[in-house]
Amino acid sequence: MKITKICCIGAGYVGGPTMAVIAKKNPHIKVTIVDINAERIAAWNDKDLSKLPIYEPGLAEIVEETRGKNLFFSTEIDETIKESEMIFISVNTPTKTYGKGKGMAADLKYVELCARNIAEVATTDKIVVEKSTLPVRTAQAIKSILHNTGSDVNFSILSNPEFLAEGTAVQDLLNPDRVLIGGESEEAIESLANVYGSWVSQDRILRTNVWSSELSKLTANAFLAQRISSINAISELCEHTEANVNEVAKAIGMDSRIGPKFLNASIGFGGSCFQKDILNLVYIARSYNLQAVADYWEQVIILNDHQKRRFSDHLISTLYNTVSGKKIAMLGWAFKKDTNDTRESAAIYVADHLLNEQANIAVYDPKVNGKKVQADLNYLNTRTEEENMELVQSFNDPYEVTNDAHAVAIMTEWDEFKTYDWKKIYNQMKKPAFIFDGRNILNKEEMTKIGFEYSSIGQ
Ligand SMILES: NC(=O)c1ccc[n+]([C@@H]2O[C@H](COP(=O)([O-])OP(=O)(O)OC[C@H]3O[C@@H](n4cnc5c(N)ncnc54)[C@H](O)[C@@H]3O)[C@@H](O)[C@H]2O)c1
Ligand SMILES: O=c1ccn([C@@H]2O[C@H](COP(=O)(O)OP(=O)(O)O[C@H]3O[C@H](CO)[C@@H](O)[C@H](O)[C@H]3O)[C@@H](O)[C@H]2O)c(=O)[nH]1
Repeated sequence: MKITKICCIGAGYVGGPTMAVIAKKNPHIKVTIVDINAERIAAWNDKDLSKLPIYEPGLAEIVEETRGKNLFFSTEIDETIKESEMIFISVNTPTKTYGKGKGMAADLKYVELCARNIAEVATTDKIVVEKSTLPVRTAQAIKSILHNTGSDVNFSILSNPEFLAEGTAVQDLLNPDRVLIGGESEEAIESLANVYGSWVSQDRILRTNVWSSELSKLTANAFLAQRISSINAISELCEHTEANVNEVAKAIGMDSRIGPKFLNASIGFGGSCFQKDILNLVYIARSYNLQAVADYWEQVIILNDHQKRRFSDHLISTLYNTVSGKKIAMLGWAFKKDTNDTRESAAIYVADHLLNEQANIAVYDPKVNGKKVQADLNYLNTRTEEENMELVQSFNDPYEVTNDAHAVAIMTEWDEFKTYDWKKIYNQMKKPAFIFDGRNILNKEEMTKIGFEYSSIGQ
């Protein structure tokens, strides 16, 4: 099928950047991103590019180049579905918070709504592309909805999971390790392969069956997260043995079978994907009665929770077993650098734990505002909104946030944290001045020389 118009349902962290790059590389295709969230669409259409709803290095430039030419953001969902030959479903698939599978399974209600919406309004043949991360065999459900409309419209369903990481989304999209397309119809697969073929070489476009494609996405995230839990487990052992986790990571990473990437010990992984996708994998394994498989992957999450908890426990015990009434300055709130996304950020859980001990939390993140910090804490429902408001303050300046603090906790690895005048920060903090470097980004010797009581992960 010749593709002249693409619709993407879901203007989020995946839909936005992915479609912007597709539009940039395919000027002959009209790409429209639709969303039920009118506020989000308005932000995507804002003339002031600093107001785009998503911060990703390089994204604003691509939006500026393509928006209004062949990239559009709209709330006209039905119209856009109708006119497009290819429809991407890129809506959220969070962990279920109710009913069967609560806390484990992926909530597919948004995906199903999209399928029903497409089924209802389509009058011409469509290629429907699953871009959201979905449990293996979801395409079956989508197929069943689309094929039972009673009309003679023909739907081809493809699975095309997204592997971009936030903070590097544009780079990952421009230069992907691979593009994965799972499907039955060769014609539909090649139509999508042609869209990517505008900038991705064919040998990097992998064609598989639908089920392998769906399962590969969950598996990739499980393997990546497992590496972090593995190095974090070793970091705890390092702290008891005077081994240094950075040295261990370097030594093992030079083994070409292991490789050097994704071996940074940390306060634990965050982000909207790893935990959700592993829980989903565990749920699927249990639903097939594969207990050993489920238990194996569940351990990745258990270790991650342990890592977050032991970071705050260590902070509390180092501050003479009490943080009550003490100002703890948190540098970073996003789940990693170069993004404004805070979903499942370790900072939220560490802050919550410290707040239970009556700490006063002061937060500075270059891309996250105080409103978001409050919303993240309120979402946990641990205490009242008023209490969170009283105990947690956000600042726009790294020197203000650290002023008079008992301790600094580094939660996100933003590059700018390394460039601060740490001597100045030391001078204005309460003494002894503590740094808890949850990302191992500062130099221990330099910090100790300034006078800080410095501790990091696995050193
Ligand atoms: N965030 C990532 O880095 C990443 C990477 C790879 C894959 N994924 C997967 O991609 C999917 C989307 O993730 P995201 O981070 O972009 O989510 P997101 O929450 O940022 O965006 C999803 C958007 O879909 C919209 N939406 C929901 N239901 C809708 C409907 N029926 N009609 C129209 N719009 C609707 C929401 O309003 C929201 O704006 C998820 O399945 C996720 O697991 C995410
Ligand atoms: O060595 C490392 C690498 C990462 N992290 C942490 O792990 C989390 C996830 O980081 P990353 O994977 O870089 O970002 P995501 O945007 O969550 O991307 C992951 O999740 C996406 C959503 O499914 C996938 O598309 C990507 O391939 C996959 O990397 C963050 O909190 C990082 O700080 C570490 O602690 N140590």
